[in-house]
Amino acid sequence: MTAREWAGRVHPAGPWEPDPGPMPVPGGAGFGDMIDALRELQDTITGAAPPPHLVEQATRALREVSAALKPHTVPEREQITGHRMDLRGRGQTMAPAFVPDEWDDSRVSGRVTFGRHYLGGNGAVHGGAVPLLFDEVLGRLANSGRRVSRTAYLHVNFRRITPVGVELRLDAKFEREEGRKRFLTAALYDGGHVTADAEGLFVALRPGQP
Ligand SMILES: CCCCCCCC(=O)SCCNC(=O)CCNC(=O)[C@H](O)C(C)(C)COP(=O)(O)OP(=O)(O)OC[C@H]1O[C@@H](n2cnc3c(N)ncnc32)[C@H](O)[C@@H]1OP(=O)(O)O
Repeated sequence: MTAREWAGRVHPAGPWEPDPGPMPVPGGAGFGDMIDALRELQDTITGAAPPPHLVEQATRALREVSAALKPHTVPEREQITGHRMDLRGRGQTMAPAFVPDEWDDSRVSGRVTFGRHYLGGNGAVHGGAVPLLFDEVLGRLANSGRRVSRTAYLHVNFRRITPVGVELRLDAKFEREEGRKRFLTAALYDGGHVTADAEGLFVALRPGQP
């Protein structure tokens, strides 16, 4: 079974279900630990000012890990990252890991912390990373219990800085559906303040559309 087929079988009711069930898990139980270690590495490297000899040592170690993993490269449908819906962030480090607390097919509420990796400047998250998070969460909600759709537009308002290293709350809502068009909204909160909000249009794909 490919990782993509596995994701579909384990989560027939929607994409927020954390329990992988009893069937064999692609990548094994430790795959999430590897991804967490990669997140930690990204944050650590971003924040580090190491001496040159340590830079050389770290470069060698990273190249060794890449060389060990490269022979296991697979086609997209067998890829594990992005398909492990039981793991935080679907088992990939592209966006900060969103941790859903409450959800149904029309709304989701959860927590997220942008690590140092996502720093733009002066303690604020990079302006491109915030839409990435919204697209990830709204995209999953748009497809929750429904036919697959893709983002047609995503409008993001940056209301105040989104701080790095602080646990934030994200609330997302499926507002309405008009034919193939799905309209969703979301807001990101630092305590009681909205740091950014978004409105997205997701269009359900016709058969055969990539
Ligand atoms: C588990 C996974 C979680 C992560 C999810 C992440 C989601 C993503 O990021 S997807 C990747 C980013 N998005 C893309 O690559 C999409 C690229 N664009 C496309 O493929 C197409 O333009 C697509 C599918 C959005 C729409 O094309 P198509 O199916 O031909 O629709 P089309 O007939 O033009 O439009 C349908 C309706 O939507 C409207 N529409 C389409 N695009 C827009 C837009 N940008 N603004 C406003 N309206 C739009 C049209 O006006 C039309 O409205 P109506 O029915 O009222 O006339």
